[in-house]
Amino acid sequence: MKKENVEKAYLLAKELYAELGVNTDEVLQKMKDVNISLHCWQTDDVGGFETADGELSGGIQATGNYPGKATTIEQMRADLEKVLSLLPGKQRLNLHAIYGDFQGEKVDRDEIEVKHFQSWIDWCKAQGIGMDFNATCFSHDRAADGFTLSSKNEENRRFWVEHVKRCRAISAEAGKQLGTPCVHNTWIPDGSKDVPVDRNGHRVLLKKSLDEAMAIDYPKEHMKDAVESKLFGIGVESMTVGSHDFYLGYAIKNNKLICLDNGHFHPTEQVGDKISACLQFLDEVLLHVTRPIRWDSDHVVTLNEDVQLIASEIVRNNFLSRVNIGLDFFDASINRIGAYVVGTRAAQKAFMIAMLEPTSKLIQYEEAGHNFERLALLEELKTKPFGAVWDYYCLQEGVAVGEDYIAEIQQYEKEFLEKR
Ligand SMILES: C[C@H](O)[C@H](O)[C@@H](O)C(=O)CO
Ligand SMILES: [Mn+2]
Repeated sequence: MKKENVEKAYLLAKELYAELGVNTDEVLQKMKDVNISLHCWQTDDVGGFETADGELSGGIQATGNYPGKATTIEQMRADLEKVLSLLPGKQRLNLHAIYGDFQGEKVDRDEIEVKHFQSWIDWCKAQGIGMDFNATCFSHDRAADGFTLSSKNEENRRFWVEHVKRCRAISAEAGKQLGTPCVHNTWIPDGSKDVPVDRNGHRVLLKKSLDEAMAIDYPKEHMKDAVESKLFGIGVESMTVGSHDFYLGYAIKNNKLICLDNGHFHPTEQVGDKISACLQFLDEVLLHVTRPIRWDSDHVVTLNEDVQLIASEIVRNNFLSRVNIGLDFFDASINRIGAYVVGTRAAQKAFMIAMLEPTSKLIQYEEAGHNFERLALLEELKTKPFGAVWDYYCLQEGVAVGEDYIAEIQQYEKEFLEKR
C-alpha cells in the first residue's frame, strides 16, 4: 500500500474518531500492551521433535496436508522469525514440551530438563521476547488408553506427574532467564468415549496429581500455572475429567490461572462472557484464542464476533494486565506462516477495535436505559474507519501494511517452503 495514502487515511480517521471522543494516537500507544503468545505448534501441525513421525492423539486433529511444514528446529525458528517480522507489536513464544532441542537423542517426557530447552530460551532472548510453556500430555504410549494425570494405572499417573513437574521447573528457569514470567499451561486429554461410571474416581486422581505436580512454589516473577478445561474431544465425547467446573474450582482454591480456550465450550457459550466472571475470583486468566467450527476444530482465528467480545471485555474493564493472551489453532491445509499472520493480526485487530470504542458514552446510554441508542452506536462503530488506524499502526511498526504481507509470504514460500 502507498505510504502517503495510509497517512492521509489515518489523519481523516483520527478526526472522525475524535468526534466520538476517541484519541487514536493514544490507541496506537496502548496497542503496545497487547502481547500475544504465538503457539509454536502451527508450524508443524503439533508434530514435535521427539520422533520423525509422531502421531497426534488426545482428541485433537490437524487436518490438511499443505506442503512446507517445519520438520527441524532450524526450520521452525526460521518460520517463526518470518512470522514475527510480519506482525506489529511484540509477541511471545508458546512452546510445547515435545519441541525440545533433543539433538537426535531419545528423551522421554519424564526425563526432560532445562538443557533441552536452553537453545529456545536463548532464541527468545535474541528475539527480545518472553516464553510460555506447556506440558505435552498426549501423543504418547502412556496416554494410549485416554488417561494421563487421572489414570488409574499408577505407573502411568506417576509418569505424567513427573512430566508436569519437570515442565514447571523448565518454565520457571525460562521466566527467570528472560525476565518475564513464563505461563505454564496444563491441558490433558483424559476422558471417556462412552458413558463412564466412575467419574469421581478420575477427578480425585486428577486433583491428587495436580497437587503433587505443583507442590513446588516458584516465584510469580518466574512462572505462573494455568489449567485448561475442555468440554469434549474427538473420541472423548461422554466425559472429560478436566471439565470447566473442575478446573475453575482448582484454580480458585489454589490461586492458579484458568485457561479459557474458546473452542472448549458449548457453541452457544462465549468466552468473552466468562472473563469478568472468572476475574472476580482469580488474579489472572490465560486465553487460547481459536476458531471452532462445529467442534474444537482450531481453525485460523478471524475477526469474528466471539473474538471481538473477548477483546472488548478485556479492554473495557482494563483487564489487559490480568489476561495472558495465547492462540491455539493449527491449520495444515494452508500456508502455515500465512495462517499465523492472518490469525494473530485478526486477534490484534479485535483489540484495536475495542480500544477505538467510546465505552463511557455506551455505558451512559446503558445506565440511562437508552438501549436503542446503545444498539445504534454499537452498530455505527462497526463501519467506522478502523482499517485506516490499523494500517497506520502497521506502517509505524515497520511491518507490511494491509494485504502486502500476502506477497511477502508467497516469496518466502517460493524461496524456502517449496524446497522442503
Ligand atoms: C496443543 C494444545 O496444547 C492443545 O490444543 C490444547 O491447548 C487444546 O486446546 C486441546 O484441545
Ligand atoms: Mn487450547
